[in-house]
Amino acid sequence: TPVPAPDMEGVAAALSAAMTNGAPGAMARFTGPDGVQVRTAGVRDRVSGAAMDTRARFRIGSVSKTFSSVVLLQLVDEGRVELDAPVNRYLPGLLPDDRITVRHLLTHRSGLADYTDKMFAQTVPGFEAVRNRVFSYQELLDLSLSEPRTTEPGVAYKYSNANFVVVGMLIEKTTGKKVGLEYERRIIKPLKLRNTSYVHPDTRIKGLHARGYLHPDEAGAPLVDSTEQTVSWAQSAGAVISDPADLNTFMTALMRGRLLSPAMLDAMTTVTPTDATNTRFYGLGLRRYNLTCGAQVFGHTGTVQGFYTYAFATRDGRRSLSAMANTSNRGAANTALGGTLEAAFCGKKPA
Ligand SMILES: C[C@@H](NC(=O)[C@@H](C)NC(=O)CCCC[C@H](NC(=O)C[NH3+])C(=O)[O-])C(=O)O
Repeated sequence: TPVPAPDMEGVAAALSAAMTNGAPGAMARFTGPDGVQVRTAGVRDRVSGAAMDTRARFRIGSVSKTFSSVVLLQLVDEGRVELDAPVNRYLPGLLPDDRITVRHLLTHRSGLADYTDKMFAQTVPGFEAVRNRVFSYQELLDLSLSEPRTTEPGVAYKYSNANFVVVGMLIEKTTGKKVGLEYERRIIKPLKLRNTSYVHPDTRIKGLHARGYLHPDEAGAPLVDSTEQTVSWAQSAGAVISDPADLNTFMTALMRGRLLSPAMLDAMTTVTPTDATNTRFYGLGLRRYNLTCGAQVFGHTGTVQGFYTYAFATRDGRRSLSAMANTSNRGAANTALGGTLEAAFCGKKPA
């Protein structure tokens, strides 16, 4: 079936809008039946003035949650974890409610509070307080458990990083291996993602990379270079480093069934609405966006200090888009960057 060609001028306009709204630079990489198309804007380094470069690595934030979800769902496929079992069956006594299941974690319906709301209530002080800290999973979970639950288990979607911290704990308990090794064995090596890594708690982005710039809360205050940090406050919820090509490869391989059984991929892409607009949905560690042209794209977004990311693909894996702007704490830049999805997957608007 013919699909619309990507509107790369529209993609370029979205990158430019991200810059107008405070990003030093932005980039997008589309793969489709007619091959690969890239667009870049601005700089990856404000000091050197080096231009944004689609070969540059960056922090993908919560797109990491899809990596963690794939590993856990492979363990479900292997019969080592049951989706509807209580988390406490695998981690006895960990959670204060036996009704919280593995599936509740992957669908953000556990009710576990998101500790980052308080942690980053003041953006730059919060970031400076943790950028060189190393947390244990238990410390992060304790921060969540020190706050009230946000919903009865299973009742409502309430996004929380704590869910994917517990996913990391489940992966390490079940496999006896660190999360980073499981990403390597199950995703990075098989898909040859040469620019994807999990280096926690190292603070560097090695090789050619973009620097990230954090907007302070105070209007007019200078940008903060937030490139080096442990991301220990997120770990299996947000600490993966990648680049546009690897994210295209990952999302298309996932949609083409190279990582999970057909039944598990169907479970992963079975979604429920996350807002009243009925255009945003969540499955198992995976978002679905319904675009205005009727296209439905699956993937994840990411927000980590200095980097906004979108990484999405069509359900058949024939088309994918990854986009990044090297700023954060500036919602208008994130929304502008999101405009790359409509342009790439819906093509030129009819005149
Ligand atoms: C939303 C996004 N989630 C993620 O990527 C996770 C890893 N990031 C967060 O929870 C945001 C942490 C604060 C960012 C900071 N904001 C503040 O400090 C606000 N005071 C910033 O913008 O850099 C997703 O799932 O798409």
